[in-house]
Amino acid sequence: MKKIRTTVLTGFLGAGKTTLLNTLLTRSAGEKIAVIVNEFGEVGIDGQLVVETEDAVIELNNGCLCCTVRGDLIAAIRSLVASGRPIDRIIVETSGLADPAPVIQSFILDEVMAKAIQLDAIVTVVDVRNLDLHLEQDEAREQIAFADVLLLNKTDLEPADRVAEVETRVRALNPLARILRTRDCAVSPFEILDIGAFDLATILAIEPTILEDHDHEHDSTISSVALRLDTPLDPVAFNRWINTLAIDRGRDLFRCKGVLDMAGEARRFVFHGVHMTLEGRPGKPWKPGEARVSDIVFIGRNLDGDDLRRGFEACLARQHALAS
Ligand SMILES: Nc1nc2c(ncn2[C@@H]2O[C@H](COP(=O)(O)OP(=O)(O)OP(=O)(O)O)[C@@H](O)[C@H]2O)c(=O)[nH]1
Repeated sequence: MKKIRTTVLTGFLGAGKTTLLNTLLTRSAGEKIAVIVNEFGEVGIDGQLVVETEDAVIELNNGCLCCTVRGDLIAAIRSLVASGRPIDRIIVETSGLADPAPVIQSFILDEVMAKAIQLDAIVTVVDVRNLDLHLEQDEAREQIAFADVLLLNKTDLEPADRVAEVETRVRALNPLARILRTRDCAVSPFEILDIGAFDLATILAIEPTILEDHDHEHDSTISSVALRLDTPLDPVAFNRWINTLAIDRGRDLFRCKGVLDMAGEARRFVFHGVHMTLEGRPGKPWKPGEARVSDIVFIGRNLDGDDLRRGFEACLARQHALAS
């Protein structure tokens, strides 16, 4: 049986993994690619942000592939293999908090996966603007150490000498990986896919106990808060609130992202926050008769869920209509 080539995309929260996934899907049109996306929060936003593809997009939410939903990854891949459908490759996007070691372990130790899957490469996206903050987390260091290819991404946000500094720091954590500098993860699929870079011997040199079973524990101060509202938001109020949050709490607020229903808009508003950097743009149009909801997820340190809920609810358009 021909093995299915599989690429694992990793990198800390907000580094650009979904951007890379979309680049690869768009530039590999014609291939049958099964995608597995994993998010730490209970509400998956990434599933809505992956470009339209005819092939399977499997969402594994509410936990990390390295621990709570690790069994789900194995089950998802086993069922893809058992389905017998033609698949040229699988791309797995791990959550930004995933430790890659247990994920790699699953590919090697699970009998079905080992027989059916050829792990091609671990590709790690690095956020050059926020690397210093991210390296405070063990997971970010592990993601860099285990990479076969490292994308130093968001080079547009930092001067060249800072990017060079980041490269030196990253190189110290991983002397062997191929390093590419990118903006919006703009790479050719040839540089990432079918490169045959994964090598168990190298991984064992980094982590001799990788094939032994150990529980992975995340920093317990980091959590996620998912909020949903089913009435439209006031765009000005939302902007004011989210900007204030980013200024006041940006260091601890690793990531927020949302797909929002703004009053009077025919299209979704897709919103991203990575520490203090905020970005929003129109998304897919709402279909006639479709239930319009706003989903937002926060991932960070010492989050106050009640306070976030109150702040989000204060952005409801009807409150502002009443006030004016
Ligand atoms: N300025 C700039 N922004 C970027 C670049 N690459 C990605 N972004 C933005 O960074 C934000 C996060 O990108 P994603 O691709 O969603 O990051 P991610 O790693 O998938 O995020 P999580 O899945 O939440 O961990 C989005 O607002 C992107 O548009 C880049 O090279 N430059």
